[in-house]
Amino acid sequence: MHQVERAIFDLRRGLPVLIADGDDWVLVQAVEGDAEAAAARLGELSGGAPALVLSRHRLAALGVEATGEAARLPLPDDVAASRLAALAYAASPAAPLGRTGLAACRAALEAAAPTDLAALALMRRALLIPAALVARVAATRREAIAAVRADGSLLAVEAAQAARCLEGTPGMLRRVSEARIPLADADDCRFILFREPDGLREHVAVVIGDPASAAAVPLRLHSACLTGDLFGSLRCDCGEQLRNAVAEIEALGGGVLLYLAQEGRGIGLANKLRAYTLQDAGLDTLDADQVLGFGEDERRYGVAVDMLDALGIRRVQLMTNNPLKMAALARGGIEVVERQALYGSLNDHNHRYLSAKAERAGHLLDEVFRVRR
Ligand SMILES: Nc1nc2c(ncn2[C@@H]2O[C@H](COP(=O)(O)OP(=O)(O)OP(=O)(O)O)[C@@H](O)[C@H]2O)c(=O)[nH]1
Ligand SMILES: [Zn+2]
Repeated sequence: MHQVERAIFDLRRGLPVLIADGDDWVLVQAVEGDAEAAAARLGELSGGAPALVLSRHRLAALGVEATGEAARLPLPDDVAASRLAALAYAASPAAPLGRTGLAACRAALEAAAPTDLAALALMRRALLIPAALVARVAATRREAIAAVRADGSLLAVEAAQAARCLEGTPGMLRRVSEARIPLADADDCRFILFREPDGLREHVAVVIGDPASAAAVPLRLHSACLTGDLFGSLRCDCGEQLRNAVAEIEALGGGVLLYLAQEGRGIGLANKLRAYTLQDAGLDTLDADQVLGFGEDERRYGVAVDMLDALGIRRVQLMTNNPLKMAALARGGIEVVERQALYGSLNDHNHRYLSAKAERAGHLLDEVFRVRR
């Protein structure tokens, strides 16, 4: 996996990487940044024609039903950066592309190769826009590419390994460090930090009191939200939920809050800010993520199960309104004895966000809206 982690860093820095699937060698670069220059450079380096790999979510936002998880769109030689951005993540791609442009794009789509799927997995793991500029290495350029690969200036990864970069393996987390941290709402508190093996994400278990003896441990799974948790953003209810959860766990005699590095439902802060701008232009929280190429919810909860295992917790009383969290814990072998609702308050800024979660994503928020009425 070592090369995969390095490749993620190179992609985030705007550098190309090579993905190999046997004899199929493909150069890959992120679509963020100077995409026009990137496409031109990929074409030059590879000797092949650049293409854009788009996720099925992005294709759906473009009005195209994909047969697989992604598809590849060959690009013309002189593709402009504005057109690349329009294809990869703009809110209304039809406008810059024109009607015939969009129809031509649809007709030109090709099935994604394993290297293309691997490229998208790397982009997701890197928290970049999940679209990739790709160019197949021509026979005439293989020797030159092999040389830059050998001298270390171009990183190469196996497609199969890269494709697995989003998957965790049970027991993978490393317990790194811990400390006593008294909180305003819970005096007896320990923060225990866990690190993923690739070192890219860290998650914190906040242990309040001594919950080990509880028949069912009061538990909150909280996905990071910098804007809400730290700054009290009114666009969501996260900050209040976080503080309410700590106070509630304390009132119940102790329990655990898992603070998970899953900013923006797993799409990362940069993309969440992009999604907010799309919401200001009229989209709801789910459609905005889809326009960027993401699914409704990109979170995986294997890390939470791992942390509970490490803490010796098997039965929980879960504080959530999100049925997916309950299902994920049950799948991981954790018995959810009871669900306890946990609300923030409704305001004019988060009303639409919470409505979309209730109406489109099945969050159990009836009580929040009843109180407001
Ligand atoms: N992509 C995206 N993420 C958002 C938006 N608003 C908030 N978030 C993120 O949504 C997540 C909310 O986390 P939680 O409160 O733990 O989860 P939840 O799914 O609301 O479920 P419960 O609070 O447990 O009922 C955080 O990661 C936020 O950063 C948004 O408009 N778009
Ligand atoms: Zn939030």
